Amino acid sequence: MSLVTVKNLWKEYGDNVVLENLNLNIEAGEFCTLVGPSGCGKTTFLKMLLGQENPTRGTFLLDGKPFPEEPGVDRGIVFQRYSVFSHLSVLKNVMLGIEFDQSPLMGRLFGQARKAAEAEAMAMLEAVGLGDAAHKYPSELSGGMQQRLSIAQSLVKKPKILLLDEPFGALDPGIRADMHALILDLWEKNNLTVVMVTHDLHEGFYLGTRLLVFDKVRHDPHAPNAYGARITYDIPVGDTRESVLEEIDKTIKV
Ligand SMILES: Nc1ncnc2c1ncn2[C@@H]1O[C@H](COP(=O)(O)OP(=O)(O)OP(=O)(O)O)[C@@H](O)[C@H]1O
Repeated sequence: MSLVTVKNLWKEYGDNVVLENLNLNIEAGEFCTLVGPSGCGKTTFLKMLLGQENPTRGTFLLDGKPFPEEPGVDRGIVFQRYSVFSHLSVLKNVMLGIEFDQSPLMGRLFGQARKAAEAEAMAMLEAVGLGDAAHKYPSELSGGMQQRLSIAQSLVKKPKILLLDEPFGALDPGIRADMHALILDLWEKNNLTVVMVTHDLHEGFYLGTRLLVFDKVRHDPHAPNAYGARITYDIPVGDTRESVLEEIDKTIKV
C-alpha cells in the first residue's frame, strides 16, 4: 500500500480552479521534489498533505485511510521563512515539540520525562549540526542555522512525511549546498519520506528520487482561473535527458 494515494483530486477556491485531476502515489522512503510556475498550487498541495486544506473532490489517502483533517505529528513541515520561537533558546525550541507531543494540555514535562526530552532534543541538534548553539537564541543564529533549527523542530516529532516548502530559497549558494548534504543525510538515516517544493529545477533534480512538475495545460484567456494545474511530468531523478530538463525549465519560468 502506498503511503499517499491521490486519485482524481481537485482543489478549488470559489471559482478559482487551482489543481485539477491529480493522480499519484507516493511510496514510503521516496524523496519527491515539486516544481512549477508561481501560483500553480504547489503550496496548496503541501497544505493538503499537512491537513491544513481539504481537497474539493477526489480521493486523498494516507496509509490507505482518509487524510486526517488536522495537521498531525505524522507530518512535519519546514517553510522558507523560519518558524521558530524567538523568546526560547534553540534547545527549548526543539524540546517544545516533544513536550507538546507527550503533554498536549500543558506543553511541559517534569523530572525524568523532561530530562529524556532534553537528551532527545540535544541529539537532534547534534544531528543537524547545532549542538554548540543549543543555549543561544534564534536571533543569534545565521539564516542557515535557523533553517537547521526548523528542520530539527520538525524531525524531533518523527514525522512519517517531512514537507519542505522552499526551505533553502533564502539561503546563499554555499550554505544551500551544506543544507542539501544535511537533508540527504537525514533522509537516509531516518528512513524519511520527503515532499519538497522548490523554485530551482536543478535543486529539485539533484535532491530528489522523483521530480514532479505541476503546470496548467489548459488555458482560457477570458477566464484565467477556469482551469487548474495538472502533473505534467513525473519522472525518476537521475534518468532524464538534458533536453527534457530544458523543456521543464521553460515551463516553470513565468
Ligand atoms: N486560502 C486561500 N484562499 C483562496 N485562494 C487561495 C488560498 N491559498 C491559495 N490560494 C490561491 O491558490 C493558487 C495557488 O496558490 P499556491 O500558493 O498553492 O501556489 P504556489 O504554486 O505555491 O505559488 P508560489 O510558487 O508563488 O509559492 C493561487 O491562485 C492562490 O491565490
